[in-house]
Amino acid sequence: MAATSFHQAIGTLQPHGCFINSGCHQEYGNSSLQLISKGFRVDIGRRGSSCSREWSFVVSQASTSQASVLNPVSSPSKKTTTDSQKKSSEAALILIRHGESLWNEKNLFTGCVDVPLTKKGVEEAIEAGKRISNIPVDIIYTSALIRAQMTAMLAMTQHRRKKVPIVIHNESEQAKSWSQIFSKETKTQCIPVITDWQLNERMYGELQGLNKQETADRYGKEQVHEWRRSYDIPPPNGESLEMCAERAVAYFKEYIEPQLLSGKNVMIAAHGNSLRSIIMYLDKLTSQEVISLELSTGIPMLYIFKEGKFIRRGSPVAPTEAGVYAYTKRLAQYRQKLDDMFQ
Ligand SMILES: O=C(O)[C@H](O)COP(=O)(O)O
Repeated sequence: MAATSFHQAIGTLQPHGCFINSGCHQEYGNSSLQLISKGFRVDIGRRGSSCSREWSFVVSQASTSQASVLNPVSSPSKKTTTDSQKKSSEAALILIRHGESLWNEKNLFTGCVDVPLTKKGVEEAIEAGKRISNIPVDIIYTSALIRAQMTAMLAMTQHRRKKVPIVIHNESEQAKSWSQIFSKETKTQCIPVITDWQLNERMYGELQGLNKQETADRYGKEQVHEWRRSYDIPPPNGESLEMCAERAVAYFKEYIEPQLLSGKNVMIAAHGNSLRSIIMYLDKLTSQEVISLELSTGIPMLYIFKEGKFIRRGSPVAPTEAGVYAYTKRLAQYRQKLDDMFQ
């Protein structure tokens, strides 16, 4: 499909940077998603200087391998995937660092101390939910800490599929038996939430509860930066990022990767450092590169897992040009289905 007819399909886009709730913005988003959901590929180019930028689009036939992905809305929990389906199946992985916590607000080292969100952190979690509201989620993993669990639950209040996230209780036989759901139909409308300490924030040892600025004044900025961001240097009697990775990445490989391989779409709500260790694994970062990796509170990151590889797709921001770029054919189909279901 030539670019000109694509332009005709959506009219002439406003130059970049001048979008202020421009209808064109939304129209572009939807048109691109429709094209992607029909197997086209939309590559976005920019020309010209900053605000007078023109957008160029190349619309081409996407690779046929996308055509055989499972449709996530009608059968997200399909158990029997054949090897070829597994090979071609694609799954979404969403990572979210918890919203601002009460000790983030006070600039205190938190680590494994179980501190809730601030009002701003609640708002961040809800905003994160809006940004992923069109992306399929079949199973949710959180740490054992309330700030991550609050973030996951608040985010899911914004999801358009309206499934109910249910925290799974397997801590004892009685807990398992007393939390059973006895309706098959109700179960299909639920999303299991698995909580596990292995995804907890790195344990900050003797820094937990100390003020970060006061600690830097006392031990020096460089020393505190080394404790906070280096790979293998632990804080006093605490965990280094490497030690945190030994549990968080091990857990990801053992429990979460098999879910993705079976085509399940996963969301993980965790912490600045437990997620840094997982992203280091996903992006194959070196111990030098990971030093500069910082995660903001409440900003979702999207990866596509396909044929054993993790492809970073940026932070979904609803169907803006950046958001659309994050969409694959399968995600565009899912969003189209949601539009059809909840028009
Ligand atoms: O544990 C904490 O204090 C924060 O979650 C992360 O802190 P950091 O950004 O200093 O690692």
